[in-house]
Amino acid sequence: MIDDTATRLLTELPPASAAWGSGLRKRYRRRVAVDGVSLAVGRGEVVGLLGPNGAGKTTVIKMLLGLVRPDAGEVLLLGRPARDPQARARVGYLPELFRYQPWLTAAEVLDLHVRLAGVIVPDRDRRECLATVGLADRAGDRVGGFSKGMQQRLGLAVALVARPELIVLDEPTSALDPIGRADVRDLLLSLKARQVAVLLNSHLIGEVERVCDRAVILDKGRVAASGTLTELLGGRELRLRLDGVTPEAEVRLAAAGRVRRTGEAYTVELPAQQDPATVPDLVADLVVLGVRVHAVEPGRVTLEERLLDIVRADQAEESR
Ligand SMILES: Nc1ncnc2c1ncn2[C@@H]1O[C@H](COP(=O)(O)OP(=O)(O)OP(=O)(O)O)[C@@H](O)[C@H]1O
Repeated sequence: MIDDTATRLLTELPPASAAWGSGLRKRYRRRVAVDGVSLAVGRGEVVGLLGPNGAGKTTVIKMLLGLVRPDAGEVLLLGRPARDPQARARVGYLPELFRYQPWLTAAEVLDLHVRLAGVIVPDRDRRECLATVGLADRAGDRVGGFSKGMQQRLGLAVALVARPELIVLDEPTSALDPIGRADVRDLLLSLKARQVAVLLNSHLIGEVERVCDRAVILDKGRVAASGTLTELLGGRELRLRLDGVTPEAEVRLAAAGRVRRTGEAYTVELPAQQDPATVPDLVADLVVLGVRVHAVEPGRVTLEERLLDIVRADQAEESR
């Protein structure tokens, strides 16, 4: 009876996060690489991990995957201990530095990883996986003759082939040409549509901005900021080029939001939840007040600007 109740309660629990880490710390000799990081990747969620070189991104990823033992903190991978083979078999991983056996063909590398994962993947699915990463016609070629970008594509195929529930990609596009990067972006969007969770470490911030639901910004081993893109980037901006701005017009601009001015360029920070009439009403009122409106451009703080702000503020604090 008690067993039945326990089983029912367990099956009714919401599914555990795809990856979950709490209070993670790692020190290499005297260097603290990761200092109390907590983060979670929900089922079907795409999370970007950002930060300058040496911030601790790869170390966090390796701790989440059970490849590096944390000095402190806890990790669960698909609700299980990170070293549990049952959890690992359902996770795809593209490491930052990868090198495949040069004497094997692309198809053989894939076969090897399927066998290591202990799963069954039909031949047709393996071929399809190589086609997804643009290597359909190179399946029989030895990896030793592959370019860096082709090896990275093969790494992606290895991460994808066993149809994992979580994919961890550490710099997946560092060796790819612009078309390859766009392909990976499409691939990430199709994974998202299939509810596959993704943890993406990338220095290509535009990539993260386009595909991620949330981002975690690491700096010096700590979480400097995290949240949905709207939470991280705040409201929208309106960039205007104006002349003939009277004091009354300045009051009208300030009523719309905080104003910054450089010569004729005015930037108004609009609230996150704005009325669709805000911008046309503002422009109409400015014209009535005698202002000449040369340009009106909606804008938004980019993730890159936000990241630079955070990292530079931290550097300034440190040099004080
Ligand atoms: N195996 C190791 N032995 C000693 N120090 C290490 C080791 N791995 C990482 N570190 C140190 O830990 C810190 C964080 O490194 P990590 O590779 O996690 O950073 P990262 O954010 O992934 O950097 P990048 O963007 O350059 O890849 C660095 O100071 C690095 O020198």
